[in-house]
Amino acid sequence: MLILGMLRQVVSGTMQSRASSCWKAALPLRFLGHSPQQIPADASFYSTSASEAEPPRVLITGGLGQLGVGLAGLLRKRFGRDSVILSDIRKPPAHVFCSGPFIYADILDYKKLHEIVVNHRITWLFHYSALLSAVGEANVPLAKAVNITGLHNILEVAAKYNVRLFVPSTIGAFGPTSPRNHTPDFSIQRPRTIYGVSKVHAELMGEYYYHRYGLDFRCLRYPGIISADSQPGGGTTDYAVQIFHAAVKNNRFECNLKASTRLPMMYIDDCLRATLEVMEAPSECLSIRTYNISAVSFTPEELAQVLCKYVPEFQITYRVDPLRQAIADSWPMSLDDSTARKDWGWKHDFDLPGLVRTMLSFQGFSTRVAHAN
Ligand SMILES: NC(=O)C1=CN([C@@H]2O[C@H](COP(=O)(O)OP(=O)(O)OC[C@H]3O[C@@H](n4cnc5c(N)ncnc54)[C@H](O)[C@@H]3O)[C@@H](O)[C@H]2O)C=CC1
Ligand SMILES: CC(=O)[C@H](N)C(=O)O
Repeated sequence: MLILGMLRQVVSGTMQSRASSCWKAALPLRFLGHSPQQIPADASFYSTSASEAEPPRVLITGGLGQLGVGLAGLLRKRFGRDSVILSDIRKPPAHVFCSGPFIYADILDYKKLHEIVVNHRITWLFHYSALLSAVGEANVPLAKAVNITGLHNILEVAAKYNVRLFVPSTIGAFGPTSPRNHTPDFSIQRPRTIYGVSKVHAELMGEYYYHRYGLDFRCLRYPGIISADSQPGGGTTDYAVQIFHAAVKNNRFECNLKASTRLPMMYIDDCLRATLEVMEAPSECLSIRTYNISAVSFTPEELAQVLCKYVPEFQITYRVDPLRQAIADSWPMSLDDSTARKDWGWKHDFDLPGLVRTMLSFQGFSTRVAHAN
């Protein structure tokens, strides 16, 4: 009790004197995220976490989607191949299975999640399992189960075993009544998709567990992510990936959003680097627990114009999907990510031309890019 009391004094005093810049202190990191109210009456609720000096032991849920395999690659480079376990409820392709540890893990199986975290001594968890915006609308009961019940299981397990938890949110956590230009971190959030509603719920629940139980919860609102070697899983921004494959395959693309639909987007390398950076940021640098991050913002028409510089024969036509269009029209056109830039130095590397060049330089695209240059 005495130690807890001293910690309360030290932490509360420091919190009051903290300026907006990052605060350095000699206290063990696992105490720093706790404001006085955050230290629970029963501190033994937490098991001892691994020393901050040791590399984390990582679990990625929903790891076989568009983003998980790339994240595993990045984390394995940093922490070692065997420190990062990829998991999903699908069978991994051979090259993924051979690239490092993989296990079957259904996030709806609460007991199994405990077993995995205990048996593998997990200290960091990246919770990527979800049904995205378009597939979520097509199967609302499943989206509720995976995105809400699944999240509850993850929160309980992470809090119980003192695991640092990353949960991605999305531009889809905003809605038609949010400001659409430079949407700030704190704004009206009344999304009209089950995906968006479940992500607002995840943001709020994660922050509640942070304040109530001291869970080290970290969250970024991703824009639409563009990747060359992984396919999107059923979202509204998927066109911005599919357009590249169509361009190289047959020089034309039929877009399911209107030409003028402006949405925030980001190249996958920026997204995954941001994810690692926010997880590595000292707790005291994080003035909030859910950050907007942003890179570029464009319409299908603008993307097609840049593509045409490299693939001059490329043609885009439009056949609007009313469901996806309604979702896109309710989302921000650009995000204000100044807090992330200030708190932990977030900065994107890929602008629109850089993103297009990089996408095209993958596989079969390379000769055309060289030709255009
Ligand atoms: N890709 C993007 O543009 C964006 C993604 N995000 C978020 O990032 C995360 C990862 O996104 P993606 O890789 O694109 O998603 P994805 O849809 O490609 O992959 C999701 C994965 O979750 C798995 N999954 C479904 N039900 C499961 C269950 N019961 N147990 C375990 N796994 C289950 C699926 O098998 C799938 O491999 C998601 O939370 C998503 O909301 C946020 C904003 C943008
Ligand atoms: C922006 C997202 O969250 C995702 N790509 C989607 O379109 O659903």
